[in-house]
Amino acid sequence: MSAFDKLFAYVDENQKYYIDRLAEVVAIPSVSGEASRRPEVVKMGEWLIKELKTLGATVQVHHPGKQTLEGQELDLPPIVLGTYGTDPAKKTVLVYGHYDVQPAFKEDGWATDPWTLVEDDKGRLIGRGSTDDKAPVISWLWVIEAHQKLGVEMPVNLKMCFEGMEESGSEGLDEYIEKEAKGAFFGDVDCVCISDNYWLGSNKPCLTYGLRGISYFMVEVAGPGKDLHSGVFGGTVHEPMTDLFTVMSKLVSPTGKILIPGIYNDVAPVTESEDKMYDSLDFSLADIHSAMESKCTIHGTEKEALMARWRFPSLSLHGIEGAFSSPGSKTVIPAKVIGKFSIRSVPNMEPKKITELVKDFVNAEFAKIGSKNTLTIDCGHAGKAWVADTNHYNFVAAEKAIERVFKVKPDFTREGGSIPVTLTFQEALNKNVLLLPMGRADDGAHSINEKIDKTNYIEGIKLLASYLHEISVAQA
Ligand SMILES: C[C@H](N)C(=O)N[C@@H](Cc1c[nH]cn1)C(=O)O
Ligand SMILES: [Zn+2]
Ligand SMILES: [Zn+2]
Repeated sequence: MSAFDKLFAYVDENQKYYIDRLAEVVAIPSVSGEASRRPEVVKMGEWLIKELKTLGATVQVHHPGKQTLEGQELDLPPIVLGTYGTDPAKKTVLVYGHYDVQPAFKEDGWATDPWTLVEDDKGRLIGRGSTDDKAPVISWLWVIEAHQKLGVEMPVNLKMCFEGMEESGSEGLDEYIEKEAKGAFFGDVDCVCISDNYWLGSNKPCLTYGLRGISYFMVEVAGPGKDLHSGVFGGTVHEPMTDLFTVMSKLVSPTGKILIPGIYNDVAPVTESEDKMYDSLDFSLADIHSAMESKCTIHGTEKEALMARWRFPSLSLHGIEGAFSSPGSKTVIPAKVIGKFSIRSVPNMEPKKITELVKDFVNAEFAKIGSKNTLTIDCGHAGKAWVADTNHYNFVAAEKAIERVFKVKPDFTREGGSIPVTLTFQEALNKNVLLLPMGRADDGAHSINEKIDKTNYIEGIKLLASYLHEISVAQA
């Protein structure tokens, strides 16, 4: 029996164990964006530290400092660094993942409690963080464990970097990597693998070589000293919400065109070969429709839709803090509101320039209103777009691993989302970075009823193990 056969059989036999362990971590509501959940994020980091130590990995913990969130000074969650194997004859693979998750409330429309992993009759494992990014993160541990239980030697030295702030701008991580790039942990890395994105559809695995960047903005409008009765003050005050709506409505057209002058100036032109590449992808608009459970797409063709997601910037309005949003009909004029929106950026766009253009535009639009309220705008966090060289053994090894596990050749995709640290690894370590997704396009990351299919999780563990074996024999 080959090492692959043994590993695959072992993973199949232990499916229930893997699902139970996923349930254990989904039950830790490690939401990085909510101050009250910070102890849970730390608890999740500690869970990983304990598991890594149990597996015999060497663990270093970096505390990146403090942040202010919701008016509170909080410790940033630990960056957990695990090392398993230091054999100079083997390649060293760095894997990254995040153990924080997006917020989730049953009232948002979840069919089940977001923090209780539920397996439905279609084999979907539903719970916040199931696909983004808890199943992929813990799967690296299961790969080590399976090798140990079977007495099969790990084919590479594995370095693991797990953070608890990815969903909130990865505060503290870039600085740490840049400072430690030549140090003992990152200095001997040969290549990097991140499993934190999704297949293009629901059937075919893919390898991902590009991500968009993100610049996240908060625009605050304040005026009255307190919330007011609209019957008493309506018509007599400059209402912060009206000002905010006026400004926010100028940012983007209903068909997705960003209306901020100059924002498209730096977008890298689409090359002829790139344009052709879209024609060969195994993808249909139905994949997007099924992922979003509706047909309200802007574009009429697959190519236009994918280019809009991967290749061009977009601006999304996310919400308004301080606005009345409960059921019922409270007749209030909120005294202060904070609008949240973000721009997904693409190659050649610089966060500094994006921020300048956005601030100038928002301030100019606010000035046109002639309001006596005050407006302030800040960029909360920003990261640049990333594109990798796919002509590298890292991608070749991953392609072979996919063929071994799924018996198909993968699509090569880009992704509309952002993982800012990807570019930092590529530039600071000067190493190839690969994105090797585990979940499907319709997993509902960041949405209600987030899930990972049982097959994606189980085959995903096999995929990560196979990838490390293919790396070990790849021609550098
Ligand atoms: C693709 C990855 N799994 C992800 O969800 N990334 C987030 C990162 C982020 C940035 N600001 C807030 N979250 C994303 O693309 O939204
Ligand atoms: Zn996410
Ligand atoms: Zn993620």
